[in-house]
Amino acid sequence: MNITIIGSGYVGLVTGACFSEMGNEVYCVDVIDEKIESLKQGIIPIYEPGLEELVKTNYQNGNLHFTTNLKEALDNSEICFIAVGTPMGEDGSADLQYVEAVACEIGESITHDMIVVDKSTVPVGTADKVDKIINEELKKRGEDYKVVVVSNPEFLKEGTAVMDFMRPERVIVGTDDADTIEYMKNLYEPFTKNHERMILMDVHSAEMTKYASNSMLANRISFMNEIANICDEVGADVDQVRKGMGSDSRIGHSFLYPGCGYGGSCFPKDVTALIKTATDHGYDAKLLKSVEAVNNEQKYYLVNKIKNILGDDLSGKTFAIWGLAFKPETDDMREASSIIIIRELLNAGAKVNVYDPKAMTSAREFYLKDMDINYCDNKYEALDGADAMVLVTEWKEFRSPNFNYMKELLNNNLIFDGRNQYNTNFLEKNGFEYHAVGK
Ligand SMILES: NC(=O)c1ccc[n+]([C@@H]2O[C@H](COP(=O)([O-])OP(=O)(O)OC[C@H]3O[C@@H](n4cnc5c(N)ncnc54)[C@H](O)[C@@H]3O)[C@@H](O)[C@H]2O)c1
Ligand SMILES: O=c1ccn([C@@H]2O[C@H](COP(=O)(O)OP(=O)(O)O[C@H]3O[C@H](CO)[C@@H](O)[C@H](O)[C@H]3O)[C@@H](O)[C@H]2O)c(=O)[nH]1
Repeated sequence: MNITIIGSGYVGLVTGACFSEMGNEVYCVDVIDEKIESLKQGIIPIYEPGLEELVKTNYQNGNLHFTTNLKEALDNSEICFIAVGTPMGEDGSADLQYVEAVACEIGESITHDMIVVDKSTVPVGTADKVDKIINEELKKRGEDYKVVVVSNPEFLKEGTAVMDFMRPERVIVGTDDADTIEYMKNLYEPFTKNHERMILMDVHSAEMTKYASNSMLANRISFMNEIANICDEVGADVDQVRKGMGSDSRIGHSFLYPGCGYGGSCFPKDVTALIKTATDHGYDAKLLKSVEAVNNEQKYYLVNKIKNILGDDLSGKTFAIWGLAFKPETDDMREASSIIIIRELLNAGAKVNVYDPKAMTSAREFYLKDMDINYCDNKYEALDGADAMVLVTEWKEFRSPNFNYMKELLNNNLIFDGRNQYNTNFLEKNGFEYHAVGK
């Protein structure tokens, strides 16, 4: 099949690479020239395990193309995927300017019938809007091609994006057009083979499923963070509570890990957007507002704990931050808890050393660029002369560090763990003062 993917970010690039891996002819389009040029040279603008190899191989095989010329790509395709960003707008709603601009370009460019698939996360009613924009543009041109707009939200997670796309737990397809359903079934067949993993539904329900899923996951995290905060007060251990709860099959073990708040490019903006959608329709989404409020406060959890122990004035103290990315296995720092934690430590007069295996460049050049911090080459360098280690992202290389060496490097054997990675008894026996979340 011949496919155009519009937007070559986390979702577009992974989608394009995975479809091309299955033998399809794929055209990845982006408006950023430098991005397209570096992709042609095999330079991947993001860190995502397994992606570089997939992109290089399929580009070299000639079935994955990169271009800024949307019209040319569409001329060669019978289907196109919209995978551009839908960031949080000023009023909390999803900003649809990029999606709408793409819809306009599709209407201006196509020269034959087209299936248009919305893969970006968009509010209910967006497919109708995209359909309207495309048809208005076609009308201006005096053309009358058949355009079917499908909702096919993406559920991949950063850090495991390629695996998630290759082996999806479900593929949601929202359309009532019989030919398009057939086409989508064939397209996804290699990824869902032998399993009934494609769920067909109407387009509005498909759009809503994405927001409902992300909000449910965010809800679980905020719920556990609240339980952790109560554990702190009553003297219980949230990790034991979590294991006890998760063993009930109705609850399950996933996404029950408390910590210093959820971040990333999806949960924060998608929960806010669903609250806004509800409000616009006259419904007060009280539960979702609480999910958001708990998360916003949780990002201050570690700093509050540090201040409770060391005092509000942290001048003269140095903290070693382990982990900057919003989760392990990515260089993405969008809405990362580290940003708030570091800012608050600096505001309290502290010095901050940081280390992350992959996010140092994005931190230095963008997310922490205005902050006066010390970038370190490895996790131990960050500890040298520091008063405490603060674990923010649970990268594998932080799980079993050399604790004896850590004691030599740290001024005080103090650990604040925002992801509950270590064993309290072990650390206390080895002379550390250890503070985790909800213990
Ligand atoms: N990142 C994730 O893990 C993830 C997972 C599932 C769904 N989503 C959703 O997918 C969408 C894309 O997210 P992302 O993280 O890949 O975004 P991103 O910011 O990484 O990538 C978007 C890309 O679209 C390009 N673009 C913008 N306008 C364009 C245009 N007119 N033509 C061609 N390219 C254009 C940008 O230059 C950018 O490279 C969002 O709606 C997001 O909510 C993201
Ligand atoms: O038990 C948990 C699980 C996650 N997190 C945090 O939640 C955030 C998001 O993590 P994760 O969901 O693994 O990463 P994302 O890449 O943001 O993926 C989410 O957002 C994507 C974009 O919409 C969806 O496609 C995915 O299905 C959805 O999991 C991170 O800050 C994690 O630290 C926790 O605090 N506790």
